[in-house]
Amino acid sequence: MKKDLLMWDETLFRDPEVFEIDYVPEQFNHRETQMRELAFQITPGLRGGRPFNTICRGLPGTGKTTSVRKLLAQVEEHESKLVPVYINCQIDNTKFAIFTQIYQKLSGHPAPASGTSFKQIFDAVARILLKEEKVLLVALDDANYLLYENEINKILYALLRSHETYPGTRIGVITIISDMNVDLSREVDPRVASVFRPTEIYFPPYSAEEARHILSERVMTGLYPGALSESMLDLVVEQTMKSGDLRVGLDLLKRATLNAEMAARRQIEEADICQAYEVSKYLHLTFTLRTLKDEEKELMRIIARMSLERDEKDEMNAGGIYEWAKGHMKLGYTRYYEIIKKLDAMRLINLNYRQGRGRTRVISLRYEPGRILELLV
Ligand SMILES: Nc1ncnc2c1ncn2[C@@H]1O[C@H](COP(=O)(O)OP(=O)(O)OP(=O)(O)O)[C@@H](O)[C@H]1O
Repeated sequence: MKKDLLMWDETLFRDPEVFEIDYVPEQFNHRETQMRELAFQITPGLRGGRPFNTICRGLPGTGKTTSVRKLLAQVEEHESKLVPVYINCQIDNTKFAIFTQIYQKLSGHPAPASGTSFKQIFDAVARILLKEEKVLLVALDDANYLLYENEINKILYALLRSHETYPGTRIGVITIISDMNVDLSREVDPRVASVFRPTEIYFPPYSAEEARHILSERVMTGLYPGALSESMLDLVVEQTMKSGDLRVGLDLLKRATLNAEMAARRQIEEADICQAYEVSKYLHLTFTLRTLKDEEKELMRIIARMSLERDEKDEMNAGGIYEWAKGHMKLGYTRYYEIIKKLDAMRLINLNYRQGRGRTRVISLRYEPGRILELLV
């Protein structure tokens, strides 16, 4: 009898949800200090005052989003004047988009589709806050994107100085930053800095022991007993620690399990994990490339092609790349340099200075150019 390709008689997954990127785990260890600090920051908001402003900072996959999401969920459950709003700044990165989200949360219905000005949305938000005596807590996840887009000052100004336009409104902000090159409190302009004055909460990378503990908890809930041996878990942890990003470990577990299932095995083997790692290690690259605008993708493509075509010992300098790029796309130097700085901040390229005759800016890729081109198709 022909076997249905999509029908598995037996699966190794007890609960596949557990390995999905948006899964919020019930068990959340090794972040107790940060959770306590976050709770302290918002306490004034629960009592009707303005929450303290906060920056959560740490490398990717160190639990910042999950901590803030858990805190916001608790605020939702707690009867208080505080209304939490979560914003993903990779998607909503303009003042208008952010206030539209806030309006939707406060009013419970979508903002008018078109023809509405920022002032009208801001008015509507302030009216609800004042009428219902609510305090707003806005969590800006991946706030570094607001900086790349030059929007951060406008947004923080509107949020944090709202009381000047609409006396009585109270808004506190939690910003989440995964770019360690960005020092947000120094990047904002003085008019914003005087009202921002954030407390920084640092999320250090997990140690191998902590990562092992977290991943083993997921394995216990997500896989059937015996699917992953202790030594194979050690291998997953070792691969995860290369980037320190827990997301890589979770993706690796999911893929390795599927590899074992495909081979109709009841236990995950070393080959399943190594094969899975060849995909999981590009997780950051895949995600980040997807967030680029067309023009930025085009420049990334040009740099990758140039890197493949050059003689290995030749370095790529920023001026040379610009000359090359000009032949392939319409791009002024100022915009070109803005994109280069963004690609560097997003850890797709390295931008370094070499002292010589004058200062030369040298560019190198953080990933193999061939893989970048494949993913950009
Ligand atoms: N202490 C923990 N316990 C259980 N799971 C965790 C823990 N820390 C992180 N995770 C898991 O790791 C993944 C990445 O975590 P999270 O998105 O919170 O990281 P992040 O620091 O916000 O990353 P980024 O800066 O890239 O957005 C999520 O799936 C999350 O559930």
